[in-house]
Amino acid sequence: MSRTPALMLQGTGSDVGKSVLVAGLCRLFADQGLRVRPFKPQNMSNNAAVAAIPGSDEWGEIGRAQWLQALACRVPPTVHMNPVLLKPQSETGSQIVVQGRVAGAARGRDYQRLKPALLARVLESFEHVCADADLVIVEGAGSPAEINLRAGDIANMGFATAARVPVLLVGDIDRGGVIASLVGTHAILPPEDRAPIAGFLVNKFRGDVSLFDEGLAAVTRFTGWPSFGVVPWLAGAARLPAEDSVALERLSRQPARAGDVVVAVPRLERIANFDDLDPLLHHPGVTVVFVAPGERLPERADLVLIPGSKSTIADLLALRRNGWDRDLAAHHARGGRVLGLCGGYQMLGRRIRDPEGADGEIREAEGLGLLDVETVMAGEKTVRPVAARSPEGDPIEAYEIHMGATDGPDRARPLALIDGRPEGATSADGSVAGTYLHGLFTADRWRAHFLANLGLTDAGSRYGDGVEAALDEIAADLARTLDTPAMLRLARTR
Ligand SMILES: NC(=O)CC[C@H](N)C(=O)O
Repeated sequence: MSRTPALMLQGTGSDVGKSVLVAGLCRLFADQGLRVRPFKPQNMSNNAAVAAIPGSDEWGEIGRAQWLQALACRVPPTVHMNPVLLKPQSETGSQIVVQGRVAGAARGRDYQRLKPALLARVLESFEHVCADADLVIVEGAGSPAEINLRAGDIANMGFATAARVPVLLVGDIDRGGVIASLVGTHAILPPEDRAPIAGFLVNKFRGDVSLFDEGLAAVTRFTGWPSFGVVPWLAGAARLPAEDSVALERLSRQPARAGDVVVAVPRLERIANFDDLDPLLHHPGVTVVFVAPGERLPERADLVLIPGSKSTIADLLALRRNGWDRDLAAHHARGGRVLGLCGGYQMLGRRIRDPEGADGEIREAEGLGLLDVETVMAGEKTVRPVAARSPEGDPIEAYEIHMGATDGPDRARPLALIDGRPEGATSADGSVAGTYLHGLFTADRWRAHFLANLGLTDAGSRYGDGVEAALDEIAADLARTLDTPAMLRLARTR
């Protein structure tokens, strides 16, 4: 086993802000001239990103957060940065992606049995990441306090103990109960799982930090762990790509601003790649309304955008159960614009067939019929980055992750061209379009033209610059508030 310095952040619960902290630390230490790499043994998300599979010319999938953390390190992502990705595709089951490639699907109980076999792959990937790094910052998943999941664990202490990586425990003061959750985690962990924990930090603090000195002392009194710092509420975090569906819950509660271009997005049950919407979320003059199940699509939407889906047919049926098909038809009849991304594109067509059940249990369904195309799901998954161009010539750096293949007369009006080949489709009247291209709203010129068509004058904003600035800002906030020299010393004890 390599002895590359490494440090792991584990949380007292999910959504305590680990991914953003890891991204900030990656940027901070990279700025000190270190070759920093992110690593997350196991991630669960349908917001996947495309990463290189080293030693091959193929591409694989990793969680969006590790993609962002690689960006923070200023290195291209590889599949080894997140060797196990679970993509939920039904209430009980997930597709399992190992080192970038689909390895099968499993229900929760069966996955528990698979985990021990996956540890070897996780450690192999970790070695790979360590090989050209001065420092690896590892992110846990959920919490080590979920001791019922400890047997065969690869996400938290199972990994930390096997790879001998020191751990810092992150508590979230914003949700309340931070002292109890830190002390409680100490109390319920067996001694061998307590041993890797070298200290704690408190995240998402609002207000005067000195007011919490006694709180920190209390945690140390009960646990013996030193505090590595109190991180304030990070304003920059909201400007980074979202990974968790928890973020979606939060976003769904935001009301439309008067005078804005309104983009309505039905919150599909198995929504995938909803980070596609990020460049619109913080765009001046645009309000994205995520519509929760049971709610109507807003009547004054300028655009209804149907996002990607891990399981297109199942989500299409759910869309109908919510009555969103009727809202969509009314929106279309009023002359409203419609855009489908990946799974959403497939739903807009006339028919979807999945003869092998590659994308879910239901084999065939009639689509929404707003685009004259049809989709067939194939067993093989297309995963690749693409350099596309709109028919008007705007460059679009994007990526594809899908099993479906879509064809039909409306493809005569493509949304983009990849090496001269048409991609996507547009209805004859131009009001409905669909594409497999994820990330297309990050393309500044294309986005500006698209929004101009919806009546918005874009001041020429540059999305990528905003992400970079947010990473720098977070790194600076962490440098101010965490004992980062002590963190580096800790990583070097490995
Ligand atoms: N990312 C997506 O929306 C994927 C769509 C669909 N589940 C497919 O694999 O083709």
